[in-house]
Amino acid sequence: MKKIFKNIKELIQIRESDISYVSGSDMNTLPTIKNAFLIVKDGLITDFGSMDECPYNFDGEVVDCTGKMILPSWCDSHTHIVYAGNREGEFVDRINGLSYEEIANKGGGILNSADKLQQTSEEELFEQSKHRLEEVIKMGTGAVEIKSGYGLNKEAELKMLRVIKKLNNTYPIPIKATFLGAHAVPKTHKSAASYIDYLIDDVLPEIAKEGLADYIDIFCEKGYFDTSDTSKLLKAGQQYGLTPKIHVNQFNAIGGVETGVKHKALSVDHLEVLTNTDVEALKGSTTMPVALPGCSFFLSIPYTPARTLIDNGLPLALATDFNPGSSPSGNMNFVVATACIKMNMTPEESINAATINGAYAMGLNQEVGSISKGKKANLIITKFINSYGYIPYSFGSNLIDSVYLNGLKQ
Ligand SMILES: N=CN[C@@H](CCC(=O)O)C(=O)O
Ligand SMILES: [Zn+2]
Repeated sequence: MKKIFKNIKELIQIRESDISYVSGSDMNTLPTIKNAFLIVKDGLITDFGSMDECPYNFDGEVVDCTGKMILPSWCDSHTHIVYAGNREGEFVDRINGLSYEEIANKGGGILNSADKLQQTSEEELFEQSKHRLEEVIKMGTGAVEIKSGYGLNKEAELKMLRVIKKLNNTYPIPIKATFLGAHAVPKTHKSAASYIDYLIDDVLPEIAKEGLADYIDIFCEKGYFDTSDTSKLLKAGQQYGLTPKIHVNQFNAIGGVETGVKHKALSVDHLEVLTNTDVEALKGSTTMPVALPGCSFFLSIPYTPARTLIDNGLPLALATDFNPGSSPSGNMNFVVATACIKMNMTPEESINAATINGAYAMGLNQEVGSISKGKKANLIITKFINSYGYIPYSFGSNLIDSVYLNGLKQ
């Protein structure tokens, strides 16, 4: 399969293939070529450049992009797309004044989703989840991480991870799987410590045997798991080859960022609350901070202080956190816009955070996240727009003309 995209108004996020992520002031640069061409062969980007250098005789399909821009698909490095049912009831409880914490304390929240998921068959869970995956692909997501964590027992956690594996085998989008058994302490266990032991002794070995996960996650937060639970679980996961990617600092800073960095976490996610110690711990590390503005928007909690992170020379990735409780949306376009509107990120910073840095945060930076030779042709073609800044500016509008995965129109 050979294809050429011609007369591209602006080809956005062109990079050398070996750039893993961008940080600090470099995040404010978004390399582009105006009036460009792009060649795809067998699903991969093989060449691109200015129309002045466009091959005259091309033996393959020609896609005319006059007036339209092309950028790499969004890389959503933090989702919980596999879940059963919904939590609109709790949404109304919050409208009526209850907080996320109060709802969780009265048996709602993650435990509510776990009850529903335990009663749902693997086939039904796949059916419900695939519609969400299809929806986010249409909205321009071209690589995604999906977590377990609504099972909270061996059988149900394995069910979730098998559904993630089946989605990966069924759809042309790269999917990374994360084991988040330590999402909350289920009613079946008296303490966080005993549940962590159960996960390590009974669940992890089975996940490793079936090769169901790439990453290990934990909700390191007051009322959920502390830093010693976190250290113990991450260490055990690493022995099975699972790299940590963890939930930290959503409501309280309890030392989870330092713990994550100590265990060489690929990413630390949420960070709505951030201390100087956290910022210092991240400096010089290989850990990507990840902000989830959809969650801040939906729960009316603070936004991750992006300026503090970036102005301290750190990188930042953006993800949706698509889940039934704190962010029931997988729309990366909204995330990119909200990062600009509420977190004072520039369009360049926001697009870098949602593409190349998101790819790094799920270990896919060699495959996706930029327009680079040898990477997958996972692309967004925009409608007619004047500038890429129009994407976050025009929040809520659908500016996507078409999406391509592996060079094929979806
Ligand atoms: N904070 C922990 N986990 C999810 C929310 C889970 C839920 O409420 O169902 C999150 O990332 O926001
Ligand atoms: Zn999450």
